[in-house]
Amino acid sequence: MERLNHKWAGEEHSTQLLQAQAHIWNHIFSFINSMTLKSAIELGIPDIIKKHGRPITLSELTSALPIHPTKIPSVYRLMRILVHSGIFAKKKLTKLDEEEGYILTDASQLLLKDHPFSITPFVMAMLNPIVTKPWHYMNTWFQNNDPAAFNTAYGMTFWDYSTQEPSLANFFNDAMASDTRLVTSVLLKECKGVFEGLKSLVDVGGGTGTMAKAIVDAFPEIDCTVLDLPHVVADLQGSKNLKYAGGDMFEAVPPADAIILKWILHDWSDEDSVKILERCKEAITSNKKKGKVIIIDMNVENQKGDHESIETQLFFDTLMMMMTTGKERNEKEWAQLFSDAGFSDYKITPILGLRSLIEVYP
Ligand SMILES: C[S@@+](CC[C@H](N)C(=O)[O-])C[C@H]1O[C@@H](n2cnc3c(N)ncnc32)[C@H](O)[C@@H]1O
Ligand SMILES: O=c1cc(-c2ccc(O)cc2)oc2c(O)c(O)ccc12
Repeated sequence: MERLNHKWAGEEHSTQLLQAQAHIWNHIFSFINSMTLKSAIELGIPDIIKKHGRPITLSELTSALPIHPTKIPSVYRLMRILVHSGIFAKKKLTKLDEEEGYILTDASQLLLKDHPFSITPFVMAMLNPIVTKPWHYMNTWFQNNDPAAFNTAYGMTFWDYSTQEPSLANFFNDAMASDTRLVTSVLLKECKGVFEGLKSLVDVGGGTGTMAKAIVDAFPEIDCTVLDLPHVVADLQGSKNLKYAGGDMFEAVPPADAIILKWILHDWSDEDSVKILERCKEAITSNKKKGKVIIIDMNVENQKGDHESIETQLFFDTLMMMMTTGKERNEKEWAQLFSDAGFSDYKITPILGLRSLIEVYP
């Protein structure tokens, strides 16, 4: 056997060696956090806990679950890892009681089916096998010239695949809409001023119109248009001050005082993003003071984040690398895009958690 002629060969380094092994093990099995979360949602555990109305014991939980009797002992193990990862918590049934039951955390409140900001459609979309398959093609993609690993896995773009597999389009649009409900509520609460004085707005790549509907409800004086690909908006009904327009943001954007781009530019390369921004600039009808592009996207590497927030931003950047030609950008990269597209100024407000509100002025 080859002798270990290495800095870890000495006894004093055994701890380091074992820690290194444990670190890699943790990386290998990180997907178990995703899969146990998905399983809990599919079993309906968050809603069962909510419906119970007080801490639910293991036996109460197992009897409410749609599972085979042989799997009852496994529920304890599923819940133990989900408590460890902060999805659920445990609480004593009463102050005097020693027995504990499971309760929801702030995170699992967002998994409830009827929560207005339920994140469940996003979880289920991102963990759908159609979306996870490209991860197995990462290195094939590194060694070919496909624009995204999605193309390597399926031989076509995400959007072409969505048109032939409507389930992908449906769960993707539902996932985006669920995120937009949460973001829009924060935006309208914390940054209402952003929309004040505007008479018209176009939500470019606005999907099924979740953000536009909330904006016209809050500001009935604003005429809002949702521009998206023709197949996305084909069957959608507008209202008095909400219109849907099928089109291509690389060709033209309808004229308006302001343009919204939520989770659009992170899908696209710098070259494509500049083209989209140029079309937006051409569309701005209002004078310099009011006219603007309102971007909701991440501003990474702004050094304020804790370890988990930075990791999540890096997850998104890698997701964009695998699914699209885009990326998450730092302030220098944003500034370069704005200048290349002919804008004169911008303001970044880090008000949306891991994302920022970025206002860009012509
Ligand atoms: C990541 S989703 C974001 C949706 C929405 N803005 C949100 O955050 O919920 C990207 C959107 O861009 C739309 N899209 C893609 N290519 C487009 C194009 N060339 N012109 C207009 N919309 C496009 C997609 O259909 C999709 O609705
Ligand atoms: O999973 C996705 C995929 C996209 C996507 C794919 C292909 C395109 O040409 C554009 C976008 O975008 C996503 C996205 O913006 C997001 O925030 C999460 C997931 C995905």
